[in-house]
Amino acid sequence: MVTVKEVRKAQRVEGPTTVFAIGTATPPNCVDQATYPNYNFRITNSEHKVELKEKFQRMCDKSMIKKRYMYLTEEILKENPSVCEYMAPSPDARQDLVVVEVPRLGKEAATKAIKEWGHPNSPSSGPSPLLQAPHSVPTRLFCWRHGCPFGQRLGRKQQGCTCSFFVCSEITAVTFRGPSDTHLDSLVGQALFGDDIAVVIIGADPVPEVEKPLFELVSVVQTILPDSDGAIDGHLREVGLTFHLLKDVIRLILKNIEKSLIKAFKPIGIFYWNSLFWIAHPGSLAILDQVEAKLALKPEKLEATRQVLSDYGNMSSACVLFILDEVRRKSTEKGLKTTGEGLEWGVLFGFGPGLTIETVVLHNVVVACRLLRH
Ligand SMILES: CC(=O)CC(=O)SCCNC(=O)CCNC(=O)[C@H](O)C(C)(C)COP(=O)(O)OP(=O)(O)OC[C@H]1O[C@@H](n2cnc3c(N)ncnc32)[C@H](O)[C@@H]1OP(=O)(O)O
Repeated sequence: MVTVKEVRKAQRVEGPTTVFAIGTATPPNCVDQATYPNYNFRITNSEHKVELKEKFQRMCDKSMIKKRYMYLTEEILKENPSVCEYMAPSPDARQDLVVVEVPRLGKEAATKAIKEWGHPNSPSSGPSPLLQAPHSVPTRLFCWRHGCPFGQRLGRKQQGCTCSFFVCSEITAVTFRGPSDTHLDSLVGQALFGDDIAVVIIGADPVPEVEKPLFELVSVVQTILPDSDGAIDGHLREVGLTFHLLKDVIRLILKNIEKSLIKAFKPIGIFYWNSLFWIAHPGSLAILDQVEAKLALKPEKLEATRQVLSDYGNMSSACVLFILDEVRRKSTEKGLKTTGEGLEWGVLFGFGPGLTIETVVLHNVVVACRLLRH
């Protein structure tokens, strides 16, 4: 007869949760941020709202975003006028769009991740058995409407799993709407968000000669910020997901960021934030600039974050995973000794509805070890 202790032990993995592979995908339709206000007000029949359009132009210009990817093309929007209204019942139209695009993008991102994973279930040529027979996946956990912090939640320790597919899917077909003078924070959202999917394969105790560790996820700290009710809110209604964003978001993050970092890094004795590599959810340019100043970060620390924000916009939960991908790619390109800019420790940081700040402590894998394993 086995003991409870033995059963519990068998349910747990030995090593730290480890990222083995990352795959990303965006819709083909790319939007130029500089001309987006013209396009947005034309397609939503709002060109008569001249002052509002000028305000929206200022928001877009100051966002530092150059381009974003959006599934909603002009053709799709013309076919779905209810989505272009400010507040028209539109759940069926929005859902019909999402169910087409999310699985398509998901498959594209998963295919890339599975190929990199190198597991026997992932032949480098031809579709993976995992994609052909998704019913063979033993357990699925569907998490919905987490907002931006979901990307950081990959750090939560999996129990009894040898491997997990972590999929972050964001599509603005649920939030897109025409402008309103009385809902300016909705307009901020229209200026920032982009569509994307990121798939991360995580596990523990890598199979020697097969699985290639990229980053180890050492610990996760979540801080629920005091007095932050309603600072970032999403409400799912007949009119789609409505978005609420107070100007106070930046102040709340700045007030609490260092506390969150100390909570996360005290156990390993790190208090100098420039000694880490940074994977920071951008939120927006204004947030990045002020976080950088508050923590006296060197400009290169948020370089990858700024690059991803500029090239894709705020992709909500998938943002940090795109940045993780960018950092490991650049580190390899530059021939650095670890996947995290040559450094040993890193931080994956983000925030979202709650208001919560999520801080994941990352540990690097030495590139040489990665290569040796292959
Ligand atoms: C979804 C998740 O879970 C997590 C998330 O990422 S949530 C998103 C987090 N991002 C934010 O909170 C955005 C923070 N704001 C910003 O980045 C910037 O304010 C911005 C890019 C929108 C504009 O840039 P800026 O440097 O602040 O320029 P600024 O001139 O002050 O603002 C431009 C206009 O936007 C308005 N504005 C800015 N933030 C606003 C807000 N939250 N609500 C309403 N209006 C806002 C300003 O009042 C200003 O209007 P006028 O030009 O008419 O005066």
